[in-house]
Amino acid sequence: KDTEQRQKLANVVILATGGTIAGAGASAANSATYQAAKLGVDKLIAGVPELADLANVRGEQVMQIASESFSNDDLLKLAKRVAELAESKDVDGIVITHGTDTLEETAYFLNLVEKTDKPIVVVGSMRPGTAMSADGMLNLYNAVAVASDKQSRGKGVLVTMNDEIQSGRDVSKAVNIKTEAFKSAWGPMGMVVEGKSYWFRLPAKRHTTNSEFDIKQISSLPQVDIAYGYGNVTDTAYKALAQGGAKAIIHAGTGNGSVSSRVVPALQELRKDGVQIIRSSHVNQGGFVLRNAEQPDDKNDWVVAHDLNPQKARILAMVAMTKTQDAKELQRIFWEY
Ligand SMILES: NC(=O)CC[C@H](N)C(=O)O
Repeated sequence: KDTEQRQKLANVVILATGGTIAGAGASAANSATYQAAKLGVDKLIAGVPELADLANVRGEQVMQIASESFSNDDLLKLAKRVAELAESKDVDGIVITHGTDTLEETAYFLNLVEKTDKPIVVVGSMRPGTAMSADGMLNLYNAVAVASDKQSRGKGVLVTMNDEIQSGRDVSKAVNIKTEAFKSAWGPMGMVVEGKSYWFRLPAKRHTTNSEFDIKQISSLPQVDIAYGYGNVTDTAYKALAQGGAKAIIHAGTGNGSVSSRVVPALQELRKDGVQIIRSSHVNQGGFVLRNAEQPDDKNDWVVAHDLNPQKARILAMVAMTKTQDAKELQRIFWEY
């Protein structure tokens, strides 16, 4: 392309963090057995020459890890780099390549703390680039297409997987072996086909420029942990997490965020000791936890996560607790975001 044509294209930065999209297997038949986080960002970009038709693309390797190993420090590092780039006049959109295991957590975190309406798109793949029918090339192409499109502005952090444009708040890994892995209980926001976006809905929850949180004001995140509800559960894990320093415990509850009678007294005690108790649900296709349903949250001074799954509830709790330690204020935040 000549200089004039290039100047008309959007400038998109790809921040690479690892994952299967940067993975490699021993043979083309290895779609599930491979090593994540092997290929550098330059190779990822070189692997999809058609990106140059969509945007002026450049890459940065922020880290090279499998996303299950993401720490809070990694989240902060990535989010601060995104904020710097979003402030730059030379950047129109940002794509983040990411392992799919915690992609939904990072996407939601960025959705809460990035003060920009420039498109931020998080993308991964379910098969490494070395596999037959690898999905990473198309997912990356779609991510750059969405990130370079002015229509994507102001819609919150987005995720492009399997031709769908999903809200980073809502989307979750629902299947771990299919390319159709990412779902939202409330449906995708749009589709991206042959580099063109087709939009159908907008997020109703507060995000990015309309968020009260700003990554520039956050230098550390409080420890928030998750404990799982199931039949015959004991209070051992909850107590151990609190002893380990958790400032809030997300109850990954059964059904409606219900809590076993064997666990309730320990959670009431922990709350009296200052630990926040946040009830969510571990049901697969969209939990929906309401205040004072199943448990007397007003009396216990507990919080409900409403439709946020436990791992997303952890993200919001950490961000919210950089500003408040009041359970009522936390609950307000859980309704609004
Ligand atoms: N499909 C994937 O990206 C999973 C690979 C790895 N567990 C990760 O999350 O980085």
